[in-house]
Amino acid sequence: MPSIGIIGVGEIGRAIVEGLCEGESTGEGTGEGTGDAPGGAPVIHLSPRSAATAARLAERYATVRVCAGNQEVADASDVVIIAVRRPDLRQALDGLRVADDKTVINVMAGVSLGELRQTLATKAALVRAIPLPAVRERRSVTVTHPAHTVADALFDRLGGALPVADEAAFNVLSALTGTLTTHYAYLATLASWAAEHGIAPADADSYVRGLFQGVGRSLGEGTRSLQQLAADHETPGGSNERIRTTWFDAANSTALTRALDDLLARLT
Ligand SMILES: NC(=O)C1=CN([C@@H]2O[C@H](COP(=O)(O)OP(=O)(O)OC[C@H]3O[C@@H](n4cnc5c(N)ncnc54)[C@H](OP(=O)(O)O)[C@@H]3O)[C@@H](O)[C@H]2O)C=CC1
Repeated sequence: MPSIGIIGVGEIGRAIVEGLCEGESTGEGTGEGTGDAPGGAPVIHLSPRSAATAARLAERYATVRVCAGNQEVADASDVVIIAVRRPDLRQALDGLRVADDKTVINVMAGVSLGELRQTLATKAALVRAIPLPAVRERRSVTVTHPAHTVADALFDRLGGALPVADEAAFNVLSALTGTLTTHYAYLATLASWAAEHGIAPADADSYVRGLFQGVGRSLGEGTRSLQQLAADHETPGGSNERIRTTWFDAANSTALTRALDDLLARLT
């Protein structure tokens, strides 16, 4: 396993560290492998900003250490993951030297390979990736571009890699990931509506969670198409058909696809 560097130890940087290290052996006989991600915990070098988070990770995992600066992360690691927010890109990367034999994984939404190549001025292999917080539990498939043996092997350990042929396809799948918090907000609206109609908020919350965990399980089976799943849950003239046709009507569906088109245009 190559050594990993992470510049930007926020939500997604932390999730990657946890996914790679939790329950893994350290090679020093101090841990037990889970069997889910064979190979033991990799050596991971963290950037020093977000000091409290980085320190907690280094305390928790024997193979994780905090570096003195971003340059030290790049120098010490075979694979450098860039996970800062776009507005922080220049401050984090300007002047950073990345040797040509390294692999750089760019997880920043909307930052193309061309832009990153120009910023870093390196001949190192550059790979884009869309890891999601569920990599923490090694349950998320990560879209990558271009296919790269080392990067794809890393994300295989975290739930799977889905390499796509070009950045256009990458951006389409990236736009889909922009719908996740809307989905949570939709569930929160359902729970609030039930609470406003007299259901105890905790009961409304847990009932909504249970309903949609069932949806998640059906999706996970992967045996029926999305259209078939919808049809199987719908009685003609029943409640589901009513909400689908009165709320998620053609206008609503068009508004959603327009919002996705607009997002895609921003990502391209
Ligand atoms: N969260 C998600 O689900 C996903 C996020 N992404 C992408 O990952 C990137 C990070 O997102 P996310 O983790 O949510 O954001 P966070 O804000 O949680 O994490 C970004 C981290 O970068 C740190 N940082 C800022 N400037 C520097 C610097 N100069 N050197 C080193 N570290 C720095 C920030 O520190 P401080 O807080 O002190 O500013 C923060 O800890 C974004 O570009 C996003 O598009 C991609 C896929 C999914």
